[in-house]
Amino acid sequence: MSFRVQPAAPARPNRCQLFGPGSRPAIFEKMAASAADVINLDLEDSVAPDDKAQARRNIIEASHNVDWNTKYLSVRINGLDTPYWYRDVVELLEDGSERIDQIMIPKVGCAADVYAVDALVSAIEAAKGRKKRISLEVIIESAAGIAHVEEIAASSPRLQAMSLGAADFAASMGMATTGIGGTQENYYMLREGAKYWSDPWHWAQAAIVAACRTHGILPVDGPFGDFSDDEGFRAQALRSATLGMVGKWAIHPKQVTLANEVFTPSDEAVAEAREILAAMEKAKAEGAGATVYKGRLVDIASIRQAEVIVRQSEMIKA
Ligand SMILES: CC(=O)SCCNC(=O)CCNC(=O)[C@H](O)C(C)(C)COP(=O)(O)OP(=O)(O)OC[C@H]1O[C@@H](n2cnc3c(N)ncnc32)[C@H](O)[C@@H]1OP(=O)(O)O
Ligand SMILES: O=CC(=O)O
Ligand SMILES: [Mg+2]
Repeated sequence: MSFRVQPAAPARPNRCQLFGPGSRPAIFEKMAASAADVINLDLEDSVAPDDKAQARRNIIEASHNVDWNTKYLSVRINGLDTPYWYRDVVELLEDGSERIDQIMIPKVGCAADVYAVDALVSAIEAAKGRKKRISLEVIIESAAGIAHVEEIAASSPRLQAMSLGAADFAASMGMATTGIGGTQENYYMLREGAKYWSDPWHWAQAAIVAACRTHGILPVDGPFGDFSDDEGFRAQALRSATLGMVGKWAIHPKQVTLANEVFTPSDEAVAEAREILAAMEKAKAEGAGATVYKGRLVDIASIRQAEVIVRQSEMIKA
C-alpha cells in the first residue's frame, strides 16, 4: 500500500439505484416501496423540456409527503450546459424537505463542474440553515468525463458515488450503437470463423473503479436499457461486480431484484471468504504467511480480498 492509505467508500448499501421521471409522480410511492437501496428522481433526460418546472415541484412535494423510509434519496438535476440546473438546485434545497440526501450531476466533464454545484449547494445550505449535509453523485457519460475521471473523483468531499452512463457515453464517444449497455453485436473478435463477443464498456468501467477506489467513492454501473432481457442485465451486472462496482441502476422496477441479487455477496461466497480468513489465521499461528486452501495459494493478500466480501455482506445486513 502506498504511504497514502486508500480511503474507504461510504459504508451504505448501493446495490440498486431505481430511476423514475420527476414528471411521473404516480410512480413515486411505488419507487419508495421497492427494494432499491437508492431512489433517483429524475429532472434530466426522462423529463421533457416543457415539464421541467412541474417535475421540480412534484419532487419537492414528494420530498415532504412520500414516506421514503430508509431509501437514500437522490435527485438528478439537469446538466451544467442547460438553463435548468441552477433552478433545480435552488428550488430543491430551498423548498424541498430535509429528506433529500443527494444530488446527482449528469454529464460531468471536469472537476470544476462539481465545484460549481458544491458552491451553490453550500451557499443554500448555509442560507436556509439546512441540517443535513447534501451529498453528491456524478455520472461519467462523455469523452471529457472519462478523460478527467480521476480529477472528478477527487473533486469534492461531498462526492459519494460515480456511475457510468452508457447511453450518453456512447453518443459522446461516437460509438456506432443505439444499445444502452450490454453486448454490442458488432464488437467481436473472430477466430477460425467463430465470433467471440467482447465488452466495449470494460475499459471505462475499469477507469471509473480505479478513480473511485483511489478517492473513496462508490463505483456504480448505470442503465441497461433492454428491460425485457433479464439474462443480459444479469451478465452485465456480474461483470461490473467482478470489476469492483457496488451496484447498478434499474430503469424499470423488474431490474431491482436482479441488481440486488448480483450485488449481495452469496452465502457461498461469504462462507468461502470466512474459510480463507480462518485458514490464514491458522497459517499465521504457525508462523506462515502463505498456505493452501482447496488446492490453491492463499496468502496475506487473500485476507484483504476475503475481507472485501465479508465487509460488503455485513454492511448490507446491518
Ligand atoms: C439513459 C438514462 O438516463 S436512464 C435514467 C432516466 N430514465 C428513467 O428514469 C426512466 C425510468 N423508467 C420509466 O420511466 C418506465 O419504467 C418506462 C417508461 C421504461 C416503462 O414504464 P411503463 O410503460 O409504465 O412500464 P410497465 O407498464 O412495465 O410498468 C409496470 C409497473 O411498474 C410501474 N413502474 C414503471 N416504471 C417504474 C419505475 N421507474 N419505478 C417504479 N415503478 C415503475 C408502473 O407504474 C406499473 O405499475 P402497476 O403494475 O401498478 O400498473
Ligand atoms: O444517463 C445515463 C446514460 O446512460 O446516459
Ligand atoms: Mg445520460
